[in-house]
Amino acid sequence: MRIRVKVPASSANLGCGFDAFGLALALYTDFIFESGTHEGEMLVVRGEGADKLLKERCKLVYDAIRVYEGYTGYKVPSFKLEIENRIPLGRGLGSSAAAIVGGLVGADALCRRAYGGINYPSTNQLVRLATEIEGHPDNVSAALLGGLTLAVSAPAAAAPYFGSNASDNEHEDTAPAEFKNIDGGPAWRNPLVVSLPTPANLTTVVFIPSFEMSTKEARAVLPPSVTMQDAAHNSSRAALFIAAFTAPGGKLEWLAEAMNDRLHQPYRGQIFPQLPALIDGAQRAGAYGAALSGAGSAVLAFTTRERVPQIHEAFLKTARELGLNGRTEQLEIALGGPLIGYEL
Ligand SMILES: Nc1ncnc2c1ncn2[C@@H]1O[C@H](COP(=O)(O)OP(=O)(O)OP(=O)(O)O)[C@@H](O)[C@H]1O
Ligand SMILES: N[C@@H](CCO)C(=O)O
Repeated sequence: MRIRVKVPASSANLGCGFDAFGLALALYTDFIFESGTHEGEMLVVRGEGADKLLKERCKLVYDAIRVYEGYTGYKVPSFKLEIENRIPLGRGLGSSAAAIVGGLVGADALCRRAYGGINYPSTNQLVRLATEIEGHPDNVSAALLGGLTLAVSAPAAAAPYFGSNASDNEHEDTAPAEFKNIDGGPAWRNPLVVSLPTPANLTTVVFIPSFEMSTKEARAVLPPSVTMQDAAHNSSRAALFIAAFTAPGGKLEWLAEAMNDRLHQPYRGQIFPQLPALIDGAQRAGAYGAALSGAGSAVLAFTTRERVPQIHEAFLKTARELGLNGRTEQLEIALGGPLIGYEL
């Protein structure tokens, strides 16, 4: 029995929504779990970053499986893992979130097959576990729920949004300490995740530079505090962003202003100086708005399908002028979370 778990890529922040907004994108990494005992190689990786991932033995996926076991008390049956990796690493397209979600959802599917019954984590509980491992909730929320998501983090004691039932509370602190806060941030728990609507004709074009930006390094350039003016700037833009998507009929023309961020992009521009020109070029070519995707290095533009060719061209022209190597891809918004298939 083979269980194929397809996990979407994701773009976090979307400019103004640092560590809060996430968007699932229809570019999937496949995690194929083959249950039963095996001889020989137990891990096969193909595609993006295969050499690096093999060298690391895909640690993040196995870390997630151990967290699942610690949380649920189930022992995941032995398996062989094949990964068809389509999400480029370190480009701000949620490759690490996909690895975590692939591990958690794969472990869940294997245990459901092996043990049956009904006592398994809910999607909200999986979001919480994935957030514990990733350190912030934005990418994992989008990867698990699909579409456009808003994740609001808060310490557990202050956030009884989910898990008011006893069995949930029992699991309050069961993620092993070594998996907590891997990026050194505060203890973020129990994220409240809200799914937002997206219009049918909205799509994205992504410029993917040939260089990687690790999330750890892109977080290290952020200041420990920001001014009141910058905080006020971003909170009004984040509200405008929600209004752009939820106003009757949509007000996507507000996105350029809504995605204008002062909390992270100006600092990350220090390690990616071509960023403002790429955003500006896409917007001049008719994108509704554009922003650094997650912690970079990709840049994501929202557009209608009709304007896709102009946005591709604008990104590539700006990159050429700035001597930057990279490629563009149109990525549709993925309207669901992981897809699970059983192959006999
Ligand atoms: N399929 C995978 N299996 C195991 N580990 C992975 C996989 N994909 C990515 N990773 C790990 O995640 C790292 C990339 O994480 P990082 O947070 O720096 O970037 P990202 O997740 O691609 O971007 P962002 O978090 O900004 O969206 C890789 O270098 C690798 O260690
Ligand atoms: N919100 C995160 C996304 C990267 O995983 C950041 O910008 O650092």
